[in-house]
Amino acid sequence: MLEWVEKYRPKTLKEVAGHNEIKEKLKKWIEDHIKGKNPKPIILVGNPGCGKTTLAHALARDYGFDVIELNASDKRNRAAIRQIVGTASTSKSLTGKNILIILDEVDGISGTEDSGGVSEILKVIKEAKNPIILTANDIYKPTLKPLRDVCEVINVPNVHTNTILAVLKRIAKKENLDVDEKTLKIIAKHSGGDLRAAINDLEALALGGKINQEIASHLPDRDTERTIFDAMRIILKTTHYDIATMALMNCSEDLQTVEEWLAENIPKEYKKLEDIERAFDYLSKADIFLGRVYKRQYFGLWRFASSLMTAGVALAKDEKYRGFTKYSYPSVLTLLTRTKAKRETLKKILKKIGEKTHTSSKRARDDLELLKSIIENNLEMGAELVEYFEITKEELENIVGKKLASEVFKIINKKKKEKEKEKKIKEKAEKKIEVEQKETEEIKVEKIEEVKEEKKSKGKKTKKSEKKEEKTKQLTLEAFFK
Ligand SMILES: Nc1ncnc2c1ncn2[C@@H]1O[C@H](COP(=O)(O)OP(=O)(O)OP(=O)(O)O)[C@@H](O)[C@H]1O
Repeated sequence: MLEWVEKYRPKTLKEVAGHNEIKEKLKKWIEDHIKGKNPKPIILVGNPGCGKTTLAHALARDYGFDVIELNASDKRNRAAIRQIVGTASTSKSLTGKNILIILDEVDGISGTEDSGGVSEILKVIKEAKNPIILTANDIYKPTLKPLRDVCEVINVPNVHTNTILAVLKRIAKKENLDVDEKTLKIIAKHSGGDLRAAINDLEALALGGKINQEIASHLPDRDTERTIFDAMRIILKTTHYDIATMALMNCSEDLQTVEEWLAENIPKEYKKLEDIERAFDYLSKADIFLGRVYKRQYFGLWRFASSLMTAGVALAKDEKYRGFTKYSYPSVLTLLTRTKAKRETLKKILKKIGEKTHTSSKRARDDLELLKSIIENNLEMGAELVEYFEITKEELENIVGKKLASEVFKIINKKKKEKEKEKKIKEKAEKKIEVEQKETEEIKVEKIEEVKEEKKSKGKKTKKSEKKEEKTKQLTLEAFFK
């Protein structure tokens, strides 16, 4: 059984509500392609559920194209994209039809951990001869500029409330729902231009049986927990196996979180004790499978966990509970979120202590208790240890409170200043010695130079007199022979 968003997804451009100008642009673009003009690829940019993917599919259908749709932000898809686009550029589809390539969520590849993603998509765009439509919620991130440069950006606005209302009316009629126009208007307004959300809300409320203005006005905030509320309502309201198993299809939460949500909300929805007992029995079995999935890394068991959690819990009730139930965020998760910062800090401190003492963080816990009591009884020693473990003031505040932490850090800072002062004095003294040493060095050099000079001039003198002596000697010999 299909979800209503799929069941009522427009097949042709004519069925797509609103967006008239965009439809014309798209038609011209694909006709240019057919004529071989090779226009730039198109990026459809808009908020979730405004109809980007629907527009692309409807266009393909209207012009007899087959569609290849891939999620661009999924790294694992990248090789497949290149391969498919590679073949698609040279051949038609197996049915002999032209191919339109849809690359979904291109804005999902802008993360720093996936910096090559954009250039890979650019390569794909360059290679492909088939028309490509990219979709994105936000294309104005700087990392996506190269894509904007090579594509034509078409902004798809949110769907107008009146248009949404018209779609909801049509669906309500086809599903034989007993609902008045005012209630549908509340649902339409609440969706904030997200037609998918509006259809999901209508479907979820219909599962509850009764839809009226009072119930519609209690719809959970769309901006926050969007799909998990839908999933809860579908699982807890339906008594159909296949509807229940589809409930998590568009849900971005992991199974462990869904489990917490169900544990919190089963008693809110189910009234009979036997139903609650059975539902928790299935949930606990799902938990066992889930535990084994993570422990043994055996992902084949995942589907059992998922089915027990969805269909198991759904079929645990004898019959549907009619009426609206206000689901709430799991208290366990609220508590964990509230204490998250504190737990993170504690982890950091234990890691620091463990690194210095070469012990596990379990053992470091005992050391931390000891450190606390030292700080309470001997501030000086406590300060020394805190400095040694390199614990920051904010971290210390978490374990001994603000007052004690600030006293400890007063001591640490005072010591730091003293050390700095000592360091400066030492540096000054060292500089003085250095200068003195340099001066004596210079004097030494000067003296050596003087001595050298003296020796040189003495040497010259003796040489002169020696030469003179030799001359006189030679003269005497000459004179002698004469
Ligand atoms: N203009 C529309 N006319 C009729 N139905 C629409 C329209 N826009 C959206 N819908 C409905 O909402 C559903 C979701 O639309 P679609 O998948 O096209 O949204 P999207 O803009 O691609 O969202 P996302 O960014 O989350 O992928 C469709 O299956 C269809 O049922």
